[in-house]
Amino acid sequence: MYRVAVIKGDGIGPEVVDSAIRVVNSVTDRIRFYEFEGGFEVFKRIGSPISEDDLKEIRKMDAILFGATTTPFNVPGYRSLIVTLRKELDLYANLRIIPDLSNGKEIVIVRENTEGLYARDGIGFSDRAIDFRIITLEGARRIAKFAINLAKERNSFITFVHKANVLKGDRFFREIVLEIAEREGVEVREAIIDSFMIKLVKNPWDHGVILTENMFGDIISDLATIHAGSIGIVPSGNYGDEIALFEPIHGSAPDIAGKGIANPIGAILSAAMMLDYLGLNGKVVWEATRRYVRYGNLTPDMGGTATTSEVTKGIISEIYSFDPFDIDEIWVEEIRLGRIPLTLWR
Ligand SMILES: O=C(O)CC[C@H](C(=O)O)[C@@H](O)C(=O)O
Ligand SMILES: [Mn+2]
Repeated sequence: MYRVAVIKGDGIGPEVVDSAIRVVNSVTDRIRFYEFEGGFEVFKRIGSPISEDDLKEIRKMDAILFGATTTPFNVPGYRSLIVTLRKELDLYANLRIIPDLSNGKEIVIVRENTEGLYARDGIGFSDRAIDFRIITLEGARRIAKFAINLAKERNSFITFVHKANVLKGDRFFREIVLEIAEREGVEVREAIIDSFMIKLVKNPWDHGVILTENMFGDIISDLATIHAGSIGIVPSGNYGDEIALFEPIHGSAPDIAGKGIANPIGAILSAAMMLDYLGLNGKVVWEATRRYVRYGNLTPDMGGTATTSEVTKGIISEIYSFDPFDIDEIWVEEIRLGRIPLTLWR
């Protein structure tokens, strides 16, 4: 049995996480979910976006499923819950997969997730404010290795996106990436962030595994979603050496919260990435989602009139429609071992 911490957050977070859990429960009965509270409401009560006790419990889990939280500007002492979790749990690799669900193409972004401009809070004075962009040897090495391993797995190359022509930190980062990639025999192409954005708009699919600093990755990944049809379908995995957190990259969208029209696909595909991380069968969720998107009625952000629940049910019915032998042997093995209730197949 796997134990998964669930932090639904606010806005549309609870709606899309509930959808993701329903889909996961239609694929396996080997996960137990434990809900934790976090975000601005908790901060108002205890002065931190999540309690130390809850963090201690979460560290003991196998994975985390996260929805979305609203982060107010200019509240003294408040720090984004997701940014806090990335730092506290040392989730240093943020893998964002921007899919074209109609043809299986993907833009793959590896965003360093604990350093760069997020390494520490800035400082303010009456006449200026200073932010710090910190790249450490250890931080650069581990994210480079993560991206290089991923490129090897995908038989691909790295596009290292930086601003080394201006930033000392990126010159330091670049040396480390090039040295490790050469040792590992992985090709590195380079792009300067400003001109890369033009390439990303005009020619999105041929960049292999994009590797970049934290803030650049934040910006690149949102722009890349224009090629996915909606930011609402984009999943991500925040990986550390001890645990990983899976979340859609969209925000809390308070303007549509409670209307039942939030796109659940980003959260569902994030849960699929979580299933793969746990050694379960995320591939089936990806395939069922692709099949549904091909003909199904989608939520308004993708031009459809469907509700969150209708899209969720549509994907689940695709999962139930699979012939067990259409899918990879892992699931068939699960059935043979009786670990997936055969009711799935009636
Ligand atoms: O505002 C928040 O709490 C989330 C910010 C967060 C970020 O990485 O800056 C979000 O934009 C993201 O891409 O995960
Ligand atoms: Mn962002």
